[in-house]
Amino acid sequence: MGPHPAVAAIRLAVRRVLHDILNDHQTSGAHSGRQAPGERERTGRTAERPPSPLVLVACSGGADSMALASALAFEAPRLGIRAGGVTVDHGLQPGSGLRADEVALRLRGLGLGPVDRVAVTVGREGGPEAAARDARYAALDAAAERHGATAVLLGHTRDDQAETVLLGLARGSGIRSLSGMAAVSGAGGRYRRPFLHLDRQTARKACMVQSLPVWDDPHNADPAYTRSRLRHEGLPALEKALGKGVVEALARTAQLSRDDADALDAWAGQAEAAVRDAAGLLECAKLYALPPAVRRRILRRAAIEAGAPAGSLFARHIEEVDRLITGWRGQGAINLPGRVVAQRQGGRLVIRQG
Ligand SMILES: Nc1ncnc2c1ncn2[C@@H]1O[C@H](COP(=O)(O)OP(=O)(O)OP(=O)(O)O)[C@@H](O)[C@H]1O
Repeated sequence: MGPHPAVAAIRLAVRRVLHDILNDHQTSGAHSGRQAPGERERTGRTAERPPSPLVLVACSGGADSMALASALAFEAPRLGIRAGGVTVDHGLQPGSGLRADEVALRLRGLGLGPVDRVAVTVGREGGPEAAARDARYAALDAAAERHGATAVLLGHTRDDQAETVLLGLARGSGIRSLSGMAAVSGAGGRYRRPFLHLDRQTARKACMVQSLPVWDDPHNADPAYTRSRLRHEGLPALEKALGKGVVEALARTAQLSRDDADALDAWAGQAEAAVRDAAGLLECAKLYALPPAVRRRILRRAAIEAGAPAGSLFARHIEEVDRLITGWRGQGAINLPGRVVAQRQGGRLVIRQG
């Protein structure tokens, strides 16, 4: 008898991603280990085979990432991949250190190794959720570097993706924020999200039938957090009004928006060279002729290049700068975050730090 359907589903999702990782690894190994013709005869050596790649799972001890860890522990040895894990102690709740110890123990119990348990200090910048996320990714990056890991797996599910799309929609900041999380992200495509097409219930069920103990983060149920309210009130209300397929539809929206946003970014990248004069300044008349979606991307990029922090630059800032092009009536300089100033001078748009 085969495994329970939920276990089969999580393993398949992980197997697919491990195949991708293996292909990328072999391609990069083949390039770096390629010998010049005749080299083997001269040196008597063959190219060294790249060592088997190491894949780490980032595990909070929650159902999604425990399911991910179990599937990685099952699949990796069958593909000749080494598999380890990292758990991060954010130090935000009493007893979090003990829990991290326990998670590390469970990961080792699954046969994973190396397993790291890392304590971080969470700052305040951008609010509690963003600060914890920044500290976590810094710790995961450091662990990947320390162990020479090829990839780090994250347990985000289709439900997380749907929530991310809704949060982006509520921010009102364009299709990039509707495109949610990428299946592959980070330096050199380090972060992979095998469960992005899998629902949270399947991950939880897979833990249950494998008798894997899971830890439910009280923050996930705390109505003080926006994401938690969305999870427990917003999405159920939407499902009630629109039907069960809404989560899947939102996740599909993410993929479609990502493709559109990538295409528009590429268009803006090419158009930018054509709207700059010989001195590299942006020409207002040429900007005016571009479609708004392309023009605004160029303006945003110029503001960031001048020193405006991307995270503080909102759609309303770019709209104001855009009015220097499309609604010119002699208005003054526009102040942007990071002490960046945008102003129109003699048919040119000048954006620089003031
Ligand atoms: N403390 C942590 N240590 C290591 N990895 C973490 C930690 N917290 C989150 N992650 C990683 O980030 C992913 C997303 O975390 P998040 O808390 O947003 O989602 P979640 O739905 O609560 O996931 P989970 O059920 O796995 O905790 C997790 O699945 C896991 O891979």
